[in-house]
This record gives sequence, structure tokens and C-alpha cells, in this order.
Amino acid sequence: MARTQAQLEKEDKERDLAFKQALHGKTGAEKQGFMAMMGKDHAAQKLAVDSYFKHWDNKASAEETEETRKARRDEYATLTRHYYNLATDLYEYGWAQSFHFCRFSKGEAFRQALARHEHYLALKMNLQEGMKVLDVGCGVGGPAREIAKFSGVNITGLNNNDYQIERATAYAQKEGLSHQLNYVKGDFMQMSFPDNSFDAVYAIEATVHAPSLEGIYSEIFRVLKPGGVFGVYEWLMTDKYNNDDPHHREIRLGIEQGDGISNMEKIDVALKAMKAAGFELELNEDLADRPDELPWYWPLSGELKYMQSIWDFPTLARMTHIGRGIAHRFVGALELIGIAPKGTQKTADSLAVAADCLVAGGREKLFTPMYLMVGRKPAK
Ligand SMILES: CC(C)=CCC[C@@H](C)[C@H]1CC[C@H]2C3=C(CC[C@]12C)[C@@]1(C)CC[C@H](O)C[C@@H]1CC3
Repeated sequence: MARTQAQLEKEDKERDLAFKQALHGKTGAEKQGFMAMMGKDHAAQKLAVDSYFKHWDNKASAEETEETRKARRDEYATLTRHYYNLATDLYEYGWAQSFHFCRFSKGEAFRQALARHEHYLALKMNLQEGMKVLDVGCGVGGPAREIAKFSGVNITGLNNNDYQIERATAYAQKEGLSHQLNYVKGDFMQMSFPDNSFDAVYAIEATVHAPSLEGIYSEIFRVLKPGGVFGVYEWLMTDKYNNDDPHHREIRLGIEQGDGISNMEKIDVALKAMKAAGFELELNEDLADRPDELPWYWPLSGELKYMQSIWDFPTLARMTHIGRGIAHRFVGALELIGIAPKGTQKTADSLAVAADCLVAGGREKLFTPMYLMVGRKPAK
């Protein structure tokens, strides 16, 4: 079916900052994970919940229409911003400060594996000390801090969510990395940076939030200096994904709704988008296809037999069905008595659906969160 191009949403940075202040108050720099979740403004949280879930409630994959999907793409920026308004604390509580998946090696601790995935991208992009680098969709800055330490580069983190920027800024300060890192609020489809600004740009599991891959890759191409390099871990449906198969569609929609994604594409679309944007593709590989003994999705599958370090138990236990069940019911009870804001359990349950669909997508090889592409902007 022919697709109408998504409109870009009009930015309003003052409105977004005021909303961040209203919803998150002082939780941004002062509270962590679970405690931060309890400190939200209830009315503002309701607005974020309604604004996010209006795109998903009563819209099952079997009845999904192109109009429904277009409405999500048209509101990609608001949809993603509110998703992270709702999900950031849960991510930090139940995962880490690096919001991405990774490959796992035997004997390797969870955080070490996350960091290795970040180092691997820096290596493949050949990042060198002193380079001016852009991190597109930087989350709370876990990867930027690691890559800044690993490669000695200076990184600008771009993010459309003020709450994440506040947290990323506080973490950078705490780790004494403020001289190498700075954060900018903005929509990655319409960046405020001039043409030819950066030596390198990377995006770790972030550009999937764009309404169009060609749109985001073209914008990245624009801000890269000639000869500059772009490296990305992309979330994509594989060639095995069949859009006419109801089971496949259910998995894709489950991932999209629980992960704030307006439109997830297949591998061939991403490859064409890189070319159309003007990149010379130097590397493309689905890292999920490597014959690893420990699959990338295992922490979400709750298979603790794969755990490599006993010190990981407190984090990994939270991701199991039991761990999730206890935490989600607990926040549900707090919601009932008015301590947690309304919608906390709904958000957590939606993440749990996403987790199951991510695992199913991984097991059935329908989905990858680590399609690696490295492209270069021609020097002339
Ligand atoms: C959304 C994108 C593009 C990237 C984020 C990838 C992952 C870091 C997240 C995807 C699903 C998330 C879930 C959790 C943490 C972060 C993810 C793995 C939880 C484990 C957080 C704690 C909750 O109780 C359950 C969540 C399940 C999904």
C-alpha cells in the first residue's frame, strides 16, 4: 500500500520544559528508579498516559489500519516524548542507564556486556580522541559516558525528552565528564545544528522512533562533515517478517506499543534509506545472527540459567515474569491507595507485553535490535 509521508511535528521547547517540570518536579536530579516513579504529579501523569495510550488502546493488530499507523507517525515526537516520560524510571529500575540490548559472552557480567556493545560501535566507527561526535537519542547518557571514556571523544547528546536530559546532565557531572559531554533538547528529524557540524554521529537503538528512516538518516547526513562517519544499531523486522501473517503483526505491534515506536520497518527499508540519504555503506550486519550461546533477549526471557555473575541477580530477577509480576502488582496497589500516580501499572504492563514480544521476535528471528550499519558521507 502506498504510504503518505509523515509530517514533522512543530517543536515547542518551552511547552515541553514546562511539562517536564510539572510532571517530574524534583525527581529528575534527586531520585532514582522506583522512588522517582512515586514522586510524579498525578494530573500531569494522566495527561502523559492518555496522550500515549490513545494510540494503542483498542487498536489490536488484526484491525490495524493504515490510518491508525499514519496517526502514530504524524505524532511521532509527542508519542516518543511521552513514552519516555512514562518509561524512563522503569528502565533505570529494571535494566540500567544504557537503554539498549547487547550480545552476551560467557563469564561476562550484564553491565560489562552492555559496555562492550558500546565499545564495539566506537571501534567499528574508528572514533578517535578529540573528535566531535553526536549521539542521536542519547537516553540518560549511559552510552555517551562510556564512549567518551573509551574513545576520548567529545559528545553532544540529542534528546527530545527534557527529563532524560536532566538526568543525563546530572550523571555526567557526578562522573566528572561534563567537559566531554553536553546535552541538547530537540527533535532528531529537524535538528538545530548547522550542516557539516560533526566528525561522527552514532545512534544506539534510537532512530527506530523516527516516522521515516530515510528522513532521519538524511538529517544525520546533513549534520555530518564530508568524510564523516555514521554508526547505528537499528531495531528492524527481519526478512522473515511477513506483514500478512497475523502472528508476525501481533509481535511487531506488541514491540511498537510497549517501546514507544510509531513505525518499525524491515531490514531492506533501512538499507535503502541509508543509500537514499547519500551514505556509502561500509558495514552492515545483523549481530543477532551471530551464533552466540547466550541470546541477546535472555534477560527478558527470565532464563536465569544464563546468568554469568551472581552480582547481576538483583537486576536480572526484576526482569523475570515473577519479578515483573511482583513489582507491577506492587505499583498497582500503590496506585489504588493514591501513592503512585494513575497509569503507572498500565505503563509497566505495557512494557511487560513488549518484553514478551521482544523475546518472541528474537526467538523466531523476526526481529533484531542490533542491525549494525556504518556509513560514510562522501568527502566530496
Ligand atoms: C525502546 C528502545 C528503542 C530501546 C530500549 C531497549 C531496552 C532497554 C528496553 C526494551 C524493553 C524494556 C523493558 C524493561 C527495561 C528496558 C527494556 C529492556 C523492563 C525490564 C523494566 C522493568 C519492568 O518491570 C519490566 C520491563 C520490561 C521491558
